[in-house]
Amino acid sequence: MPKVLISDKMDPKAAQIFRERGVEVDEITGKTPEELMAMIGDYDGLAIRSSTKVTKAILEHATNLKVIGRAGIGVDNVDIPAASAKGVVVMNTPFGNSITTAEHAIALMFALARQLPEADASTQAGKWEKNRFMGVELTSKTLGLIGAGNIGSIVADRARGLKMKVIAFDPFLTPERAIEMGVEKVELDQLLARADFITLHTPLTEQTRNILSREALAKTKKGVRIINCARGGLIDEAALKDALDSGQVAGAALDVFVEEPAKASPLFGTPGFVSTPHLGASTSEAQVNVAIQVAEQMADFLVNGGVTNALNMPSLSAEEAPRLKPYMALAEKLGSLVGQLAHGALDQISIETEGAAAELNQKPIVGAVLAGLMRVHSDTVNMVNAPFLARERGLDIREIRHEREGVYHTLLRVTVRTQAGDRSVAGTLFGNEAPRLVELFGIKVEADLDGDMLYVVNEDAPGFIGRIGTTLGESGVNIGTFHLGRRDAGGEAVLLLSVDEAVTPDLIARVRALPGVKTVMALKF
Ligand SMILES: NC(=O)c1ccc[n+]([C@@H]2O[C@H](COP(=O)([O-])OP(=O)(O)OC[C@H]3O[C@@H](n4cnc5c(N)ncnc54)[C@H](O)[C@@H]3O)[C@@H](O)[C@H]2O)c1
Ligand SMILES: O=C(O)CC[C@@H](O)C(=O)O
Repeated sequence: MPKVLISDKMDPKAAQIFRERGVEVDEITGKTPEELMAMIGDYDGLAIRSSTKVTKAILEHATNLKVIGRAGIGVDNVDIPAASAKGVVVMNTPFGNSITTAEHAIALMFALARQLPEADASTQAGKWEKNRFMGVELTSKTLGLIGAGNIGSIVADRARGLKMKVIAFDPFLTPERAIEMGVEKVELDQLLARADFITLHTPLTEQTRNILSREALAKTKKGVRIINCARGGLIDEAALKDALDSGQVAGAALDVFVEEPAKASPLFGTPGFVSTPHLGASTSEAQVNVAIQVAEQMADFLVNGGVTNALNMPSLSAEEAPRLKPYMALAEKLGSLVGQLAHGALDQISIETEGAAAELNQKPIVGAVLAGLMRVHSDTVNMVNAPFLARERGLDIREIRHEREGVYHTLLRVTVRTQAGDRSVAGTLFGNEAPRLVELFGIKVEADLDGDMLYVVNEDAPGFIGRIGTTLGESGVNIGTFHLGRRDAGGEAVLLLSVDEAVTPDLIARVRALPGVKTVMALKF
């Protein structure tokens, strides 16, 4: 039974779903990195929110880990390249807390417009400072969105309901989508110059880090109010402090900080500054949503192999998974066969689908071929790290679809380019589910690729089959299946035998000694 560790505080629904789906679960929160390193080796899955930092060092101890599930959106607390290199799938729940976070941004916008936190503190201190707290209306003001994805678009919708004019800077926002959202797409400098309120909704990337830098803040409309419910690091905090002090920025509300937990910040106590401790996603509705979603996704992956919302491998929907499953088995076998048979460095691999196979999602098929191919050299390879490792080794990966049917109603062909030339193998599915090799290096040969096999290339001559049968019999090796193919009568023939035990070097030597044998190899599937 797969085992999952929930290492951050999560709604109890997550544990309940894991158990209902046949996954053992431990909830152990608040551990130090060293404690996590000591225990992570026991788990197949790790479910987190934002507190657990999944570093390369932790992943090095995660000897059984297959999946990390983030109950939330941002995955900047996970070292995704290190997880990918280790073959660990990283999933998030991209929509479960979007409404809640958008509402928090709107709440902070109101808090700034009407100085609600200061007014509350003053009133509760018995001061009744009615004249001190003069606010501004939101109606007719311009809201500048930096980032117009899931959360940004919900904020835009709510702001339009408040009769605000919404402008957006997002390099990936299409003009059509901007029209659909009812926002005006602008460049960053235009946004800075025009916005009365600015709200940030991008991930933290090398492009967005300090997007509100000292220079950018200097370009804002005087008296602008700024909200950040996305990620710490999008705003230069020292420059923001100076801009608040000078009055260039009339108010700033941060839910997220460069350093979290933010227990001390030069911004604290600055007039016009409002803060919350990363509460954007903290509503009971959002936490139930993300807990359910992360547990369902992780359990589906650990129990059925379904992949949803993975950041480092192609998704496989519940509908696609059963159709793709036999193709992925075929793809892995063909990748493995070509990897075992092709000698020397490979610099290119072509994965061709024909007929029914061409209509499917190609990414999982490609991932499975690469996993089969790369696993020949390392048993820690899987569909997650195979494409990564293949690219790291400079393999040029090509995908080709032929929608017309050929001789077979569905066909998958894998061709690798080696120094000795191209080597190609092809397979189909019998009865739409049984993977079957149909072509090997240009020779038609039908075979199931299963267990231990012996591959022999020999001169096609009478008596050879009898001799090899005798040799195996004398070695006490039982033949399971026997598949034969040849290029031309009397030319080169190929023999694929499945045998009941692992092929020994001694058996290989005996077969190699038979007259007419050109090549003999042990294969394993
Ligand atoms: N405070 C919280 O508790 C909380 C909760 C949920 C999400 N978040 C954070 O909110 C952010 C947005 O989440 P989302 O679900 O809307 O993500 P999303 O991926 O749907 O949207 C992000 C948008 O940013 C845009 N973008 C990327 N690079 C950009 C750039 N250089 N300049 C301008 N725009 C750029 C993208 O095109 C995209 O439209 C994420 O960082 C997420 O981690 C925070
Ligand atoms: O889990 C949380 O409380 C924060 C989540 C938020 O930062 C996210 O990116 O989804």
